Amino acid sequence: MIELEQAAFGWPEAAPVWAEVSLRVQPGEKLVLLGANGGGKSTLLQLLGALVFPTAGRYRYDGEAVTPARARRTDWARRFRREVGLLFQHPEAMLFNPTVRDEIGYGPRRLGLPDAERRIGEWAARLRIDHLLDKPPFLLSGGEKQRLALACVLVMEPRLLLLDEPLAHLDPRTAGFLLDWLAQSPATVITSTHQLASAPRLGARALVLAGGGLAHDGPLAAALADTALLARAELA
Ligand SMILES: Nc1ncnc2c1ncn2[C@@H]1O[C@H](COP(=O)(O)OP(=O)(O)OP(=O)(O)O)[C@@H](O)[C@H]1O
Repeated sequence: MIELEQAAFGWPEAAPVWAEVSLRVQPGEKLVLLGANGGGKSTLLQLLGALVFPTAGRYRYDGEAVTPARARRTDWARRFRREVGLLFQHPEAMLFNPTVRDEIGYGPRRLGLPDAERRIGEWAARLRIDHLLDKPPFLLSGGEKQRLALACVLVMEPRLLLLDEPLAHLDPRTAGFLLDWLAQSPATVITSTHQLASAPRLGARALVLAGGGLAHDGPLAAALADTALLARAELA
């Protein structure tokens, strides 16, 4: 489903954040993305979500190269946005509608999903923000904004979920809901986190970014037992 081949990414006028990243992810896999602050986890998730593109190497989604030219094609972009959901690290970055209802409904309505209104009610209830549906998102608390941002992504029931530190602002009950929901979801999920204690519930395969590259791609248990790797990735 996802294939990175010797991929690198650097922001304009800066050294590459990481380079020579090669990776294959099969449908339904659950991966945990670990690494130090500034190690490039968010950047990798943004690249997999086609918000930025490799500066070297290749990214293929379902066998097709993800390039700026392809992303400009409306038919391709529409299908990709329908299938791929990216939860930003800072929920404010993705909230811009006048009400919580419009915010959750933005994706389903824009893509013309016939059951958009049912989905809005269902996901608002699941994330316990149904009492806030008529409120402007900017009036929500930090945790409520995070739940809203999650609802906006999950309402699309994506095939590929890219979650950037989703547990950061959540209360234990909402975090528990998310972890349980992810465990039964058929979606492919890549989740970045600094919370090593919760990591085993997010996936059995770990990607560790360290030293400008992918320092580990393999069992999470092996990564957590590797003290030298954890030190390199500033995780311990
Ligand atoms: N939009 C941007 N423009 C320029 N540089 C950026 C941008 N976003 C991130 N960077 C830089 O890219 C590097 C990687 O940042 P990134 O946010 O991907 O790291 P991260 O692993 O997610 O970090 P954290 O754990 O702190 O969230 C950092 O040096 C950061 O300053």
